[in-house]
Amino acid sequence: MAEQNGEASMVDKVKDTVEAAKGTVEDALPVRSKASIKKEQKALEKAKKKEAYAKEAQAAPKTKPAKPVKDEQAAPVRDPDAMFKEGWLDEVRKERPEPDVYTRFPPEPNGYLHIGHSKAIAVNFGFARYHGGKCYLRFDDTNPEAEEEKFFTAIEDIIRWLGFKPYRITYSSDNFDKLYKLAEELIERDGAYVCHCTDEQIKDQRGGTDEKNKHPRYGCEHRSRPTEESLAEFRAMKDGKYKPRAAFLRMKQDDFVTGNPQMWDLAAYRIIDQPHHRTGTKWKIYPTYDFTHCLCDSFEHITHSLCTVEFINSRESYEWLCDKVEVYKPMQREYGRLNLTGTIMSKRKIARLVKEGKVLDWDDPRLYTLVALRRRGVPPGAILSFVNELGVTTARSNIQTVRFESSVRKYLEMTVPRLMVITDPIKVIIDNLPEDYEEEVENGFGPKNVDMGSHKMPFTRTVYIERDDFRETASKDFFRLAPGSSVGLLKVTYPITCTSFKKDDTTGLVTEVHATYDKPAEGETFKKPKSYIHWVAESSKHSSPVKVEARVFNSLFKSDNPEAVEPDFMADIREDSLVTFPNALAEVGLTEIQRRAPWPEEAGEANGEVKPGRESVRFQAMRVGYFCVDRETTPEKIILNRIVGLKEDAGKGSA
Ligand SMILES: Nc1ncnc2c1ncn2[C@@H]1O[C@H](COP(=O)(O)OP(=O)(O)OP(=O)(O)O)[C@@H](O)[C@H]1O
Ligand SMILES: NC(=O)CC[C@H](N)C(=O)O
Repeated sequence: MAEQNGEASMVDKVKDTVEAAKGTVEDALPVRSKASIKKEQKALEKAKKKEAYAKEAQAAPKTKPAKPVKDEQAAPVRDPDAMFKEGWLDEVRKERPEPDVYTRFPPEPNGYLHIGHSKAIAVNFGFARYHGGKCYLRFDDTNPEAEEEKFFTAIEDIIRWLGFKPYRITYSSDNFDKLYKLAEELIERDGAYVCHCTDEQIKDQRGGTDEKNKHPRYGCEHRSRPTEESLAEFRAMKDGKYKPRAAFLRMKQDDFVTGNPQMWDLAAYRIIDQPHHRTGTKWKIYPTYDFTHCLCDSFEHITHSLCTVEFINSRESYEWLCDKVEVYKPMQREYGRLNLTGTIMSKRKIARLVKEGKVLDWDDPRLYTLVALRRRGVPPGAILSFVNELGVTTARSNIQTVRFESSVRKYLEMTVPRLMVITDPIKVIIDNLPEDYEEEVENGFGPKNVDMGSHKMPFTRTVYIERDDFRETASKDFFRLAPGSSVGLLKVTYPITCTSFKKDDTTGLVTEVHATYDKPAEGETFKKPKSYIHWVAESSKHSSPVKVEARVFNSLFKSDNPEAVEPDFMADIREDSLVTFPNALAEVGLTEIQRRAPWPEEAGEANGEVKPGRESVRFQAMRVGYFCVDRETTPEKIILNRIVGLKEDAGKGSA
């Protein structure tokens, strides 16, 4: 069918929503779109992974949780510009040392950006910034079928949040007139023709080794039609003479000689009968990625067009087209994609998780979209530092989510303030303190030896401790609170000793613990406790404690490769990926941390590029984990999200 190349480009652009169709339509095409190349690469990787997992499965159960990676394995904190000073990006700069550097970040506005995109953002915006150049944010909006207004706003916002300022925001569609003129010029230079081939014909022209088409590749009959005829047909396409898929403009590239499928007469224009969000109903034909990208790069005088490795074969066509229409030729170079294992990033699959209520929304903190990481409280600087730690080469980075978390943990450790939060409280009454006893205890915000100031918290007769820090029977290996044993309360001078406890008969849960404060008599000394636990005290004077809901997010999936699970990734979802602690209690320092947020100020939160949201209230809950305030917080109810635990394998369902 004549429409197939047109369809290839469409599929290309809506790859996430029509993935199922690709197998049938795209595979038949001699002109392989970038989507089909990506698809093949993905299939190859999937097969490799499956093989590896099959081997692993013989030794271990298939659904075992991600292997913990020791914190020490994460690369040490690097110079934030290291990725530009050395290695691949430094080579790229040396290859093209033009004084004025121009780059671009060119997303398709058809979904939310994910962690992989943060690498592309860091590479393109960062490279320009490092070399004193300029980076465009260019929306690659050549497929009106997949684009939505909300994605434009979300993409721009997240770039600013990461601390980058686009030199200009442009749209491929800004250039539709210019591109159309160049397409006519290309036809006139005998560089393109209008084709009407069918699916079957195209498959046959592709040649190959199958019994059915065992012959060399060959060009179709339209390839040699006169230039004037192609020009007239192209204009007819533009004027709406043809229905979608009935004609397409094809570049006349290399007589099907080379082995590079990205040079087998790629499609340049296809018919899409759909209004465009910016150009309305003006156009019935839309340029493909292969026709648009290099020319838009050229119009914007991009010096270094940095993209991911699956475009390596496209480089030849990129350069061919610029040369053919004699325009400025940027330099395309390709780096390895960043992929996180143990999660899924495909838009289609995330859409299913959202639709079936498995996650709260596209920004559910268990996802790896950038809006999700932002809501989860991961600071923008931690994301950039992670990308920088990994460095940039042409190899694909397959990184475990635990490695990402370890990098975030490291980043937070020395930067955010600390306070005490009890996720699952038990009341402790210190019987030998007077009813109205109130002492102010100094709690430093910073880690040991780091001065970040301090705040005062009340210590009174009634305190709350973590349920886990109490046991009904004392034992030699338990150093926290149990009948007859003592424990220290962090920042409090003397320890407490448990005297008795009460239980709820129906639930079997401990409801109240009684203790004594072990202040020694004058002249006596006291025994230093073996361990110290966190606590918060009741005080109406200090409005303490602050009631909060704490949400602890564990990995959404059981295995490290949800895509390999049968029948599909949905079967790999963990039941306990979200654990809510509705009765958590925070100490009064939270009020000051909220007031001072973002603390520290950094990236887009510091330079005024974005209005810091609630998630910029980040802190370490001592002995529990790192938390931020969730966007669903109301004046009546504070909700906290756990960013990461304090340790690698904080354990299922526990904070
Ligand atoms: N995982 C990744 N790692 C690094 N760069 C990426 C990754 N995914 C996309 N990019 C780059 O981001 C830029 C804009 O991406 P765009 O939204 O068009 O990508 P995409 O390939 O459609 O992404 P996806 O299909 O994963 O959503 C491109 O230059 C692309 O190469
Ligand atoms: N050359 C590139 O960076 C590709 C950008 C393009 N929007 C994509 O599909 O990924």
